[in-house]
Amino acid sequence: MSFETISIIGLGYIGLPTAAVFASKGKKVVGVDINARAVETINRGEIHIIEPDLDRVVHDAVARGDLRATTKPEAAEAFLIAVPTPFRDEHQPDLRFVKAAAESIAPVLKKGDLVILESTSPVGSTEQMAEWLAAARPDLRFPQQSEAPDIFIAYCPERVLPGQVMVELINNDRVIGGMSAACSARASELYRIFLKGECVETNARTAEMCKLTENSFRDVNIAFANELSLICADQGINVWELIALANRHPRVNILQPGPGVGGHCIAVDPWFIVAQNPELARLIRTAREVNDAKPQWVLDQVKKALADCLVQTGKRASELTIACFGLAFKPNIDDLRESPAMGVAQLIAEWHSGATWVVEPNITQIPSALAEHATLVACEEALNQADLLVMLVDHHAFRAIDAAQVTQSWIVDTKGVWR
Ligand SMILES: NC(=O)C1=CN([C@@H]2O[C@H](COP(=O)(O)OP(=O)(O)OC[C@H]3O[C@@H](n4cnc5c(N)ncnc54)[C@H](O)[C@@H]3O)[C@@H](O)[C@H]2O)C=CC1
Ligand SMILES: CC(=O)N[C@@H]1[C@@H](OP(=O)(O)OP(=O)(O)OC[C@H]2O[C@@H](n3ccc(=O)[nH]c3=O)[C@H](O)[C@@H]2O)O[C@H](C(=O)O)[C@@H](O)[C@@H]1O
Repeated sequence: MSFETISIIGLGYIGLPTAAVFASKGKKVVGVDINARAVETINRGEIHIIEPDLDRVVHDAVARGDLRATTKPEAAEAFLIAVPTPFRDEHQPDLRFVKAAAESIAPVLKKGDLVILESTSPVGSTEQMAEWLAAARPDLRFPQQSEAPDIFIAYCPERVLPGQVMVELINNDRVIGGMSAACSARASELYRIFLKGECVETNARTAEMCKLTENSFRDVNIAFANELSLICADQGINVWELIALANRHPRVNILQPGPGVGGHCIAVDPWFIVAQNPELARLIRTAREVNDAKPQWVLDQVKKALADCLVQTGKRASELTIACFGLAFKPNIDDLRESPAMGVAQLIAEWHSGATWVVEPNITQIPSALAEHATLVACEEALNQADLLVMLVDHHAFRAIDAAQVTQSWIVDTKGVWR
């Protein structure tokens, strides 16, 4: 049975590009979001998030009538759920959005439909979602109840890199975790509509764990680099040179240290493993703790540098200006959510009695969290007038700064830009 209409539940950073890509293949796509403003924006052919090339694909799909958005689910042959999966207190996964999304589509489900969970979720979530659906629709048979179900269910995680979503969405291999082999086969059929990468089939629990594993792998490796940066600072060794040298070994590939780990995935997903296996996930938990502790360590380095600056210049702290370079959660984007650079800038601004400046070429307004204690200034102004420079994000614009322009004696460089 072919997929005439595909419904995407949750039109954010993952759902909207996915909806647009299906529509670009001529499928009728109905996007559903509880955010009425996002729905209106999309129906105007515009986008409410920032991702290269997404605007054009959405605009064309809406103009052709292949993509439209609504706040209320409608009948379709396939439903793909891409709603948030944050954690609550104590780093416990919060599946409330998944439950609400599942319950919202339950009334429109019919025999033969496919439901895919794409949200990054703890192991067992797909089975849990199937239970919620079964409770809402006792008239239908679900995979946990029957080998010949009315509804096919799979977990298919997303692994696109923000900033490269439109390319990776199509080219990355995709893990397909059906609740049965027939569910996997049906889900693979759906993704093959646009996928150039391979569909690799497994079961739902393995697919759930696979997604968590990928992001935990990266978190652990970044934690290794961050821990090295602490040790090197203590030993008087340049960590950037050290890593470059160690990476000359054919089987060593160390990642880069920084002010901490941000974004809404790598800093979140490993906790899902820890929450389910607190006694066993010792390395994964420690990696999270190492990365989460980095902003405070950076503040301590700034305090030391400022203390030295006070001694050398004979000035009072209130007379000195600290300039933070970068606020985004990683280079060359404008996304400040869960950004360790923002965290460091806030810590500095709240502690320092003098002026705190921030330089962020990708934004035009100081974020409200910083507005009270810091000022957004141009790069030149900070280079010419600040006393202490703190490099937090290695944007291209910062790497392009001529070394001769950086004359300050007091620099805290978390990204190795001003070695
Ligand atoms: N952003 C990323 O780079 C990646 C995200 N993921 C995962 O994908 C999932 C979605 O993430 P994003 O798209 O970034 O989140 P997002 O916050 O950008 O978008 C989620 C959307 O779902 C909507 N929503 C919430 N509850 C709803 C409901 N009951 N019905 C309909 N819409 C609802 C929200 O209004 C929002 O527009 C998360 O589990 C995330 O961990 C996975 C890989 C990459
Ligand atoms: C395993 C993996 O690479 N996962 C990707 C990741 O996207 P995200 O943009 O969050 O990852 P990222 O580029 O590693 O950045 C995360 C954070 O880690 C920091 N970071 C990254 C690499 C590094 O060497 N050092 C470092 O400090 C970044 O500055 C940022 O603060 O998480 C995404 C997700 O799950 O949302 C996932 O789809 C992406 O493929």
